[in-house]
Amino acid sequence: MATAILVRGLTKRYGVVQAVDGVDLEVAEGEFFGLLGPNGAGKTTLISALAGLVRPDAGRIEVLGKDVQNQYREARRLLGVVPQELVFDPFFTVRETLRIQSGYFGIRHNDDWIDEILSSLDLTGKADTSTRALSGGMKRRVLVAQALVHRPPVIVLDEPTAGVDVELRQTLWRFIQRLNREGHTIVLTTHYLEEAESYCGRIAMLKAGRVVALDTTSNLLRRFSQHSLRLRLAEGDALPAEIAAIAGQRGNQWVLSLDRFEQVEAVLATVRAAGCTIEDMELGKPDLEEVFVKLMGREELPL
Ligand SMILES: Nc1ncnc2c1ncn2[C@@H]1O[C@H](COP(=O)(O)OP(=O)(O)OP(=O)(O)O)[C@@H](O)[C@H]1O
Repeated sequence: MATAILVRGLTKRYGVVQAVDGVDLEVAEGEFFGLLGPNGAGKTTLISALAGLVRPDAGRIEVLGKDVQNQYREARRLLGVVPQELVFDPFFTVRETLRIQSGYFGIRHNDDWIDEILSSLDLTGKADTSTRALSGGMKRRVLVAQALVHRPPVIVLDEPTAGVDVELRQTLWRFIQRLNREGHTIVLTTHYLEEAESYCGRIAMLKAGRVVALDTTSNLLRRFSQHSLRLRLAEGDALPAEIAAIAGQRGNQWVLSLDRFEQVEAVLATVRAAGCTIEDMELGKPDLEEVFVKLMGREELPL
C-alpha cells in the first residue's frame, strides 16, 4: 500500500508557542485516520502545513510522494481539505462556488460531479442559493463539497461536525465512509471521540505539538481503557473478600475495572456463589474518552 501522507520532523513555532514539535507520521493509502488532541495541540497547524498554507520551520510533508512545498501544485491536486473556519465569498451561489473552485484546479464542465456531490450531501435544493443565506450547518456541507470538486484521493477534514446537527452528521459520515470504501484516504480531526472511535482505524494523539500515542483504535482501547462493572448488592450482603480486594466502593455500589469482558462472568459467578443478591448492575465498555483522558493526563507518555 502506498504512503498517502508522510510527515517527517515537522516543526512550527509561533513566537513563544511551539505549535508543532517534531512530528513524524505516516498514513497509508486507503486509511481512515484520526488526529486527536486537546485545544491548541497543533492539529490545525499540522493540517495547514499539509495543505501548504503554513510554512514549517523544519521538516517536510509529502502527499502521495509529492512534496507540499517543492511540488505544491501537484501535492495540492491530490488533497482535499475541509477547513474548520466557515469562510466564503458571499456573492456566489452554492453551484457557482463549486464551479469557481473547479476552475482553480483547471477543471471545466464539472457539473455532473458537482451534482453528485450536492446530492450526496443533501444540498441539491440549495444549489442556487447564495452562500451568505445558508445556515451554519449548510455552509459546513458546502465546505465539504468544495474540498471534493477535484476528486482528491486524500481528504483531510478539520472538525467537520463541529456545531452540526445529528441529521447532517449522519449524512456526512455516510458520504465520507463511502468515499473511504471507494479508496479515498481520510484524515480527520474531531473533538467528538465517539466519532473517531466509530470511524477511524488508526489514531494519532497530539499533545503540545507532539505525537504522544499512535496506534490502531482497537489497540488504544485495549491498552488504555477497561470494562467497568458496577454492582449494587442487597442490603446486608457483603462482597466476597477476593472481589472486594479489587473493587472500589462508591456509596452503596461496588465498581470494578476489568481488562477483559470474560472476567465479568467470573466476577458475577463468584458473587452469586457467596450468596449475594445483585439488585442492580451496569457494564461500561472501554471507550476512547477514557484513553484520551488517561493519555493527556500523563507527564511521560508511551508511544
Ligand atoms: N497564526 C498563529 N499565530 C500565533 N499562534 C498560533 C497561530 N496559529 C496557531 N497558533 C497557536 O499554536 C498552537 C496550536 O494551535 P492549533 O490551532 O494548531 O491547535 P489545534 O490542535 O488545532 O486546536 P483546536 O482543537 O482548538 O482547533 C496554539 O497554542 C495556538 O494558539
